[in-house]
Amino acid sequence: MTADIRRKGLLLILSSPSGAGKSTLSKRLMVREPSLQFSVSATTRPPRPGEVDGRDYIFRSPEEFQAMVAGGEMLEHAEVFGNFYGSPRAPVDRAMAEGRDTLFDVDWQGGQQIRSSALGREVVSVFILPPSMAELESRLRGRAQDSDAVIAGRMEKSLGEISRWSEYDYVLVNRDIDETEAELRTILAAERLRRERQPWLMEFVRGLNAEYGAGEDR
Ligand SMILES: Nc1nc2c(ncn2[C@@H]2O[C@H](COP(=O)(O)OP(=O)(O)O)[C@@H](O)[C@H]2O)c(=O)[nH]1
Ligand SMILES: Nc1ncnc2c1ncn2[C@@H]1O[C@H](COP(=O)(O)OP(=O)(O)O)[C@@H](O)[C@H]1O
Repeated sequence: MTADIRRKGLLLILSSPSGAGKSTLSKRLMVREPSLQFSVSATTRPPRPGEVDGRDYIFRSPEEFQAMVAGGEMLEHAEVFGNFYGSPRAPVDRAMAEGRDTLFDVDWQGGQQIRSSALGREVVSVFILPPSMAELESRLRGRAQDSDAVIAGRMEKSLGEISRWSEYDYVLVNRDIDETEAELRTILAAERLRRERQPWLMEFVRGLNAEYGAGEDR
């Protein structure tokens, strides 16, 4: 009998204060790492210009969103900046079963919920910091997607989000986008390697025990 030594998919979580560069990094990672699956979140926030339903977000009314939560369809959900956001569970379960890795762009509350879920062992979490608060504000303004009031609200909330950095496995400062992308891909490569070796190691030790009768695994 040959054991299934394929690894499960890993769950790569990106969080940051709004404007630090998560969406940009996620999009770049999805181009460079085609085997990754992006977890498309459901949200009650209205679409921004250029955002496509089902690709960037699944745009839902508050009632529709609550029905998804009540039906147990969400792996996690949270209220962020006065809107609801959540990660649908079904695509994640499918990816895990296929050994595919999933990328999440969620806030710290989502990160905490996924980490403490049954899938928590498969989580690799990365917190993205801006180089400075002035640069964060300038990126929010430069994105030209939000009103002054929305930008002010996001700046106000950014310190609360930043205070969660130590809950994450890795912290990256997004100065140069190419460098940060390279660092993120290095983390992914190392974590994949670690996981790929684990099932193989278990098989190897089992084989040693069978051949040499070494007793218990150590
Ligand atoms: N908990 C949770 N947070 C999410 C989810 N999707 C997006 N977010 C977070 O919601 C916040 C606002 O996202 P968004 O409206 O796209 O604004 P942006 O981050 O400024 O581009 C960000 O911190 C996202 O990481 C989700 O499914 N669950
Ligand atoms: N390293 C960087 N240097 C300069 N501008 C950046 C960098 N990373 C992202 N940006 C820009 O900052 C703005 C906010 O980035 P975005 O990815 O939308 O942030 P988030 O998803 O974290 O809210 C965008 O206009 C993006 O092009």
